[in-house]
Amino acid sequence: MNKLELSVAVGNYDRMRPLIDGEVQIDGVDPVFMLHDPEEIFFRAFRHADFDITELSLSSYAVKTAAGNCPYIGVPVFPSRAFRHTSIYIRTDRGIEAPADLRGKRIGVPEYQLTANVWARLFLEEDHGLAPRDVTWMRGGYEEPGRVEKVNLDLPDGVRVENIPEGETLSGMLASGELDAVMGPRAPSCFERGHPHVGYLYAEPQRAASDWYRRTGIFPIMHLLGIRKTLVERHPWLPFSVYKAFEQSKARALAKLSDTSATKVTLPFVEDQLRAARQLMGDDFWSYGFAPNRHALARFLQQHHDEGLSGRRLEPEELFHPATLESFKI
Ligand SMILES: O=C(O)c1ccc(O)c(O)c1
Repeated sequence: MNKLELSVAVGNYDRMRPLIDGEVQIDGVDPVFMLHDPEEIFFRAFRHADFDITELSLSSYAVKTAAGNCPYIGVPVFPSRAFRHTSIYIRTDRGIEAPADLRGKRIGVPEYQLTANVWARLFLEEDHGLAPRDVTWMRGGYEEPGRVEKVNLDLPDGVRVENIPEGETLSGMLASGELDAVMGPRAPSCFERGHPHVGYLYAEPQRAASDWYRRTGIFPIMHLLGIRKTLVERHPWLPFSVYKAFEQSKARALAKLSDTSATKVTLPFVEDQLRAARQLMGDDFWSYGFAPNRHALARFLQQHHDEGLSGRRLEPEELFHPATLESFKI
């Protein structure tokens, strides 16, 4: 039997490199890697099902899975995880001293349903009592006008989501003061350029995130991996093969990262960051697999449903192919 030639769309992350470089194989698969940013992968995957194996937004995947129209089935590989306390950028010249001061403000979002925004709304609500109905959500592209919500939403009454004016961008409107804040997975360019009146909501985001982790035990999951359902129907061995290979690839990447005799990433203080992450979160700080992540997924799915993004409350088990919910032991 020839290997299956499959397109694999993922970000160019250290944990993918052993696969991309051919150090790790996917049993039975001859992969054709396509390395792109999340915006491109997710737009093409959710609008056109362009790829055979693909990184997916957890939120968009949950929207479509609850609606029963997702072309992909998940595998518990989590290519992106992030504490999102760095994801809220504010105007610093209008009295926003604490998260609760966002009440009544206009917050820009590239899309309402993005995973980063679901997690950020979760901690704003849980820790500061700020509910989605308490602000006006202004939707549009960070840097390019005309961005649309890529999956269909049916939001509850009272949640105000408006599109920003034609030709405008979130970064432009935050810089000019027409927005009070921007929430999303990327920093707007006005923040990166050091705009004098734009800053983080959380002045010390790492401290806020560590505190949240100590209380919840959750390292937020942003992305999962999906496989085209029609392929899995024909090749039931595929989901576990994919899971195994991505797990092996991450293990190799972590081994390389841990060898700090000459650091593998171009960043000072990596040894200290690694030690701090292990102290806070344990050695398996970026786990793949179902069991260690069930708690985080259940919390996310509850919030997702509470926000009206998933029409029914999904169980974590429903997100993944059954063959990837458990593993053999020797
Ligand atoms: O869909 C997006 O815009 C997008 C961008 C970057 C990310 O890391 C992400 O999770 C989503």
